[in-house]
This record gives sequence, structure tokens and C-alpha cells, in this order.
Amino acid sequence: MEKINARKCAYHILIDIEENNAYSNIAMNRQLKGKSVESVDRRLITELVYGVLENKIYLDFMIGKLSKIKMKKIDPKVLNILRMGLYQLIYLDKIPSFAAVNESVKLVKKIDFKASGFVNGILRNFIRDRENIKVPTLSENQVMHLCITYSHPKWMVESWLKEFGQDFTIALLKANNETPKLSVRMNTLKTTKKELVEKLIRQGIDVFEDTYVEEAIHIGNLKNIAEMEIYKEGFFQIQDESSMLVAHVLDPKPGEFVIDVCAAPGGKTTHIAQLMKNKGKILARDIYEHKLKLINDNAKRLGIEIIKTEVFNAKETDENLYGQADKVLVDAPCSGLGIIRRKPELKYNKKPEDTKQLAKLQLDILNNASNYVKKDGILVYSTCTIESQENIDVIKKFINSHEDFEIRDINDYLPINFRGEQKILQLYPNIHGTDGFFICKLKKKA
Ligand SMILES: C[S@@+](CC[C@H](N)C(=O)[O-])C[C@H]1O[C@@H](n2cnc3c(N)ncnc32)[C@H](O)[C@@H]1O
Repeated sequence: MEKINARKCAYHILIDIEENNAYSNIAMNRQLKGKSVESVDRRLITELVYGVLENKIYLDFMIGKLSKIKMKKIDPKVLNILRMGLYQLIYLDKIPSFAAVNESVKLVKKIDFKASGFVNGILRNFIRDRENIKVPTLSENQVMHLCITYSHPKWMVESWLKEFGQDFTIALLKANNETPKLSVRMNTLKTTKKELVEKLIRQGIDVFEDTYVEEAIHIGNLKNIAEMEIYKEGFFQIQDESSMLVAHVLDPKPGEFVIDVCAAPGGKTTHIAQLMKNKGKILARDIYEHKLKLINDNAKRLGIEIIKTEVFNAKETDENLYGQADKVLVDAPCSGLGIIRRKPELKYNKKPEDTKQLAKLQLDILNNASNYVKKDGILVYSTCTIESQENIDVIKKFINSHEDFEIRDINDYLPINFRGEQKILQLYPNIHGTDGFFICKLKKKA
């Protein structure tokens, strides 16, 4: 087996994320594809990539204090090696300081030989001077304290302080830097929970059954599960547990016609098909043709035959479908600020103006999708964000212009610990220990 260099792989992944705006999971798969990576290396790569992303603003604050060269003038390649080196020195007790420095210097020599003295100097200065580098305290500068300590951009911290207040914001920032559980959805068309749990354990996977959704299983180690035979044979789908709630709220029945207007990669569409026992019809649309392949591949692997995929821009309307569907799902494109735990790069990729633009797109999509619902039919709107502009505000605007729809109480479709006073569901990582998620169920009046 070819021995890979874990630090070099992590470096390439971080550069891909920074230079190409790639999502962390996609950059990781791209870098590791076709390579046989030992568990110990996979663990270090994951730790370095996610550790640096989660703590980037804090690490850059430290580098800024230690460097005579201005941050903006440091080559991003060298900067990422410095961030990785510093991350090891601050957070990874098992790696001795000399190894963190030496390995960083060795790596930078391969990338930019003349920067090796600079990297060596900064890391050694940090070891000597770390006690003297001070982050502003909460009372000195509330916003900067929170931005640096929890590595979130200024606009995000300011906006959350305004909406939620200080205590909630601190809890949210902390929760966003925690490692979420990895969950899979058992494919009820092919297996039972008991059988799948046994198969996973036999494959050396740690399994935890502390779930709130019946079909969910938490798994706890870092093997590449998508390369396992039981995955390829369609016994399960990788899906976050909170996102599994959406199909339950939609509550599709065998034989119905369901339209999913933003469907790729098909996590929820395939779950809907499962709940329909593979009987009926699902039209799964997305704006990107290449993403439809992901839905088709997932459906085939899971043994689902009722999904028809189609490229369609949900901003446009399709009169052929007016009043046709029993149920319609709008799992809208959103800022994703509820899944920072899984994609910490979102903290740096998103801009404050995104929310406003997205809210407009979301309302357009919801308006169009509502035309496809039959009388007495159901329309579900969901996002993986905690921004009210993209959630409840979209619903309020929709309801104001659609007297023929009403909000239905979704509590009966939720696990007991998520039931509340409100008819809709808004999950927060700091309160529910899940991704931030929004779900609203609307019914078209008869
Ligand atoms: C939140 S994701 C959907 C996730 C999917 N429902 C699942 O569970 O796997 C939003 C999807 O909307 C798609 N999208 C973005 N703009 C769109 C548009 N104007 N029309 C249709 N789909 C769009 C994106 O390509 C993306 O796949």
C-alpha cells in the first residue's frame, strides 16, 4: 500500500477549499479518491482539515500577532501550512511540538522553499511567546472577542447578537465548532434495523442507536463508508438525522404523486420513496443536470423504481403540473448556516447579502411549487439554515399572498423531544444538538 503523506493531503484539501470555494466533504473525497488511506492517516487528515477550518480566524489572529509580514501579503499556500502547524501546536496534544514544527517546515520546503525560514520562525516564536498573545476580552470588545475566540466572521456574530442576544450567540458559536454525529438512514426496502446494525458491527463500524428518528443509526468511525459493500448494495443512505424529519412531515403514502422541486442529491427523495414503499410516482427535479445523476445513482443503489428525474429551474413555473400533486416538497437552496458543524467553510464563503437574495429565490420557488399541489394536498418547505429571513419570513410572505394555503401543526410528525408550542419546527445546534433546520407544513384548502 502506497503510504500517503497526511499533512500534504490535508494541505491540498485546504487549498482546494480556499481557492476553488469547494465544499470540505467534496474536496476531501476528490483528494482521497482512489488512494488507499490507512485509518490513522484519514483521522489526521480529517482533524487537520476540519480543525483548521473551525479555528481559522483564531489561528490567523495568532499568526498576525507573530508575523512581521502583513497577513494579506502572506502567500495563501504558506499561510495554510502555518495554520496547520499552529493547529497542531495548540490543539493536538499527541503531536510533540518539535514534530509539528519540523513537519511544517518539511512541507513548506516542497511547496515554496524560500518560505521555510519564515514558517520555522513563526512556529518557534509561538512556542516561546504563546502566553503573551492576548485575545480582546468580552468586556474590552464583545464582537471581536467572539469572532476570534470562536472563529466566526464579524457580520455573522453581529447579526446573531442582534437577533438572539449574547448568551444564545455564545452557545451557538460553541456548538457550531463541535463535531456532529455521523448518521445513516437504513433502507427499509431492503433491511431491518437489527440486520443493518449487525452488518455494520461485523464490518468494524462503531454503532450507536441513540437516535430520535426510527430509521436513523449513528456511526462513529472514519472508514470511508461509501466504499463499503453494504453501502454499494443499498442497505443504507448517508443522511443527517434532522434532514430525515422532512419526509416524515411530508408523510407520503404508497400510490401518491409527489413532486420534489429541489431534489439533488436525493437524500429526501429516496427517503420519501422508502416511506411510499416504492409504490406511486415521484418527480424529482433540480436545476443542475449533473446532480440528477446523483439522485438516479442513489435510487438505483437503494432499489427504488418510482423516481423520475428532470432538469427544471424551480424559479419557472410548469403549467402542465398545476393541481396534480398530492404532495410537494421545497427543500430550498439556502445559506446553510445550520450546518456549519459539518461544513465549517460556510463561515468564510457566505456573505451578509446572500440571505436577502436567497430569501427572494426561496419565495419564488415556493410560489411556483404551490401551483402543483392538489386541493387538500400538502406543501412542505424546509431549509438547513437558522436565518429567520430564509425561514419564517418566507412563510409569512407566502401565506400573506396565498389565502388558499394554511400552516398545519407538524408536532404529531416529530419525535417527542422536538415537539413544541409552535406549528413549525426550527432546530438549533446549541439547543437540540442537531443541525440547524427549519420545516413548515402547508395545506391547500379544499
Ligand atoms: C438543499 S439542496 C437539496 C437537497 C436535497 N433535497 C436532498 O435532500 O438531498 C437544494 C438543491 O436545490 C438546487 N437548486 C438551486 N437552485 C435551484 C433552482 N432554481 N431550481 C431547482 N433547483 C435548484 C440545488 O442544485 C440543490 O441541489
